[in-house]
Amino acid sequence: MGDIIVARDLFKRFEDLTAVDRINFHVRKGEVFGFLGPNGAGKTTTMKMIQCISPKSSGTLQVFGLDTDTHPREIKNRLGVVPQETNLDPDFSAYRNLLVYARYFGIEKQEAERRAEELLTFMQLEEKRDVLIEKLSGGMKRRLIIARALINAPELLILDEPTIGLDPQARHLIWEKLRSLQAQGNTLVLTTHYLDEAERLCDRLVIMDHGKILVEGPPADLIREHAGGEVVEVERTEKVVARLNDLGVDYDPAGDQLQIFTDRPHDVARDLLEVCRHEAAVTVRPATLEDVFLRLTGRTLRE
Ligand SMILES: Nc1ncnc2c1ncn2[C@@H]1O[C@H](COP(=O)(O)OP(=O)(O)OP(=O)(O)O)[C@@H](O)[C@H]1O
Repeated sequence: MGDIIVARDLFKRFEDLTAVDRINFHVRKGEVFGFLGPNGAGKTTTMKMIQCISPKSSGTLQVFGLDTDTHPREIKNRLGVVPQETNLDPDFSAYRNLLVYARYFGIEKQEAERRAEELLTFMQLEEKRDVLIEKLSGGMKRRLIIARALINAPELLILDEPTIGLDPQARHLIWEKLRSLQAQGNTLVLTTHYLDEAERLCDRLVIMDHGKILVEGPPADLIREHAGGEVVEVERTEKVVARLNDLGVDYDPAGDQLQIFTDRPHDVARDLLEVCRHEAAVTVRPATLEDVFLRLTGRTLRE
């Protein structure tokens, strides 16, 4: 037990397009669980099924032990949702946006006011309390949407690309807030196509591509299992490629650079330096989730 979400053979079709292709996953209470994948992988569609706003085509999906088909109301009441788009009400101040949202959950006025003030402070928006939405920066709007998602004290927070389009400073502040929410015992599910975000925030994650889950696990385990500890990078030349084929090591070309996966990175790097007569740079760097994705799909996640 302790599972907040359980999906089995979860499947979603839009007419002749399969968006989510029989996926299995479970999210445990108190963890940050991530869905990582390129655009169109099926992440948002999966989030919408969890939120009970898009019905599954087949399979089973339980949230809080309840079936999403038969108990959407109960589930929605216990969820907080941060959608990908900024859908704040432009006619209201930051504070009013929170109060109006609280009404959807039937939260009593005084309690709603207390929570709104508390959440504005938590999200470092207290000075923007009475400011209209259009006067807020992108990062502030995102923080306000997160505050709004917390107004009903949800047991599970769902975030679809929480830092999309934000500058590094704004992203770091949001990461800090999400980490402190986790430290308070919240369960978070997020989608992202940012590798650093996934690596920093997620206890466990799945990598999705074309509606399927390719792998699942803690980021560090996935990196170790699928990309080795370190990756050798070298400029692609005919000689280098020929030598790699002789050595029988696994490599993946990304542009003009070759990414080489081997359990003997330093030996291979030394060998390649000789092949290049020390004229080209051969580097050994720590493996990342990007390498995992590259190795699994032959493509990069960067846009
Ligand atoms: N309402 C819809 N009708 C038809 N096709 C849809 C609909 N919603 C999503 N799709 C398709 O389903 C597939 C998965 O889309 P989805 O939005 O879940 O991907 P994603 O991984 O979240 O990508 P993104 O990061 O762009 O949101 C895509 O091919 C998309 O075009």
